Amino acid sequence: MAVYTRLGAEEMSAIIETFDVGVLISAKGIAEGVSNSNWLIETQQGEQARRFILTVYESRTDISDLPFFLDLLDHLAARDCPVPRTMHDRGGASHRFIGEGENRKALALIEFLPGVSVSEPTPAQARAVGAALAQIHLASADFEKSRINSLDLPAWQQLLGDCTREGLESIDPDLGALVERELAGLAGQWPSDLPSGVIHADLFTDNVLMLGSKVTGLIDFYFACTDLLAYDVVVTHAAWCFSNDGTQFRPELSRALIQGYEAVRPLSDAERAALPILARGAAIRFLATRAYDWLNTPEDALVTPKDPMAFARRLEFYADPANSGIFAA
Ligand SMILES: Nc1ncnc2c1ncn2[C@@H]1O[C@H](COP(=O)(O)OP(=O)(O)O)[C@@H](O)[C@H]1O
Ligand SMILES: N[C@@H](CCOP(=O)(O)O)C(=O)O
Repeated sequence: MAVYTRLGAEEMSAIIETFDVGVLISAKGIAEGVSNSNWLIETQQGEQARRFILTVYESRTDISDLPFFLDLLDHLAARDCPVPRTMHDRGGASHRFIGEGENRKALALIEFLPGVSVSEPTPAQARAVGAALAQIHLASADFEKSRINSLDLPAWQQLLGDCTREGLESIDPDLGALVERELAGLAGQWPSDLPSGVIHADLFTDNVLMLGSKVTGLIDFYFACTDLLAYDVVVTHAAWCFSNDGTQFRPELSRALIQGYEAVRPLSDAERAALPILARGAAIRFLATRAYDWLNTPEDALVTPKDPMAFARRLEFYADPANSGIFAA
């Protein structure tokens, strides 16, 4: 469930009226997603029926980052990437505010894109996602804004430290030792001299809309930042190339994803050599946020925390020397 903010019909109509998109016909809360409140908006503009996504940003999104996220969408859409455009209001602003004081929140109206998120990807779909990821990497090369990755190695160390060894071992008896070993290993080996640029940083299946094997939408750019492009490849690899619970690696999806990426943007030898260590980082990044949420989400919260062990298993897989060849050309 992800509608945290209540908006009455009159308030919703008044919000839509501030954009030049026609008259509000319907507004339906969207259940998917966990971070922000989203509605599917239908309007009528003359003869044209139009659809949009209205997002009200909740506490997890830093409002000062919105110009980066929303301008990035416009930049990529203008370069034919499959991302939704931001609808600017009548005054030209990409986002507006509702409420006052503590209840003040930002909102944006985003183009609706067709498609569904797949749960059992095929190699053709993995190939298409790899290609779409490379397309945004190339298309954002001349994007003038940048954003520091707030979920980098020091942040994983902090989050996992906050979990405490005891907390991690309450999730799984072996998790504390795994985390300690891997964090120590990553700290000495993390590359810094690889090509960097704008990365999506969270391209899970639920953030890709598809029709058949075609990518119709890359969405949810709210972790996008400036970091190593090859790191984005392995985040996507970790998200797409395993069974949900992380117990099964899918080599055919792995090959297809990397081939699709390289058909658009070939990896350098240095990037390819770094993929195994970057993949361990990607696995620990999602293990860190999931373990933190697992231990800190109140029992009566609206959202169910995601399973950290699904990424502990991926981490063990990537760290196993027997699997070091999975990224070989
Ligand atoms: N531009 C869009 N076009 C179509 N559907 C979208 C679009 N943006 C979001 N959605 C729908 O809204 C859901 C939640 O959006 P998302 O940005 O992933 O929210 P959250 O950041 O809260 O996870 C998505 O799973 C998708 O169903
Ligand atoms: N992809 C992350 C969760 C991020 O949440 P989102 O709803 O904003 O995509 C994970 O699986 O841990």
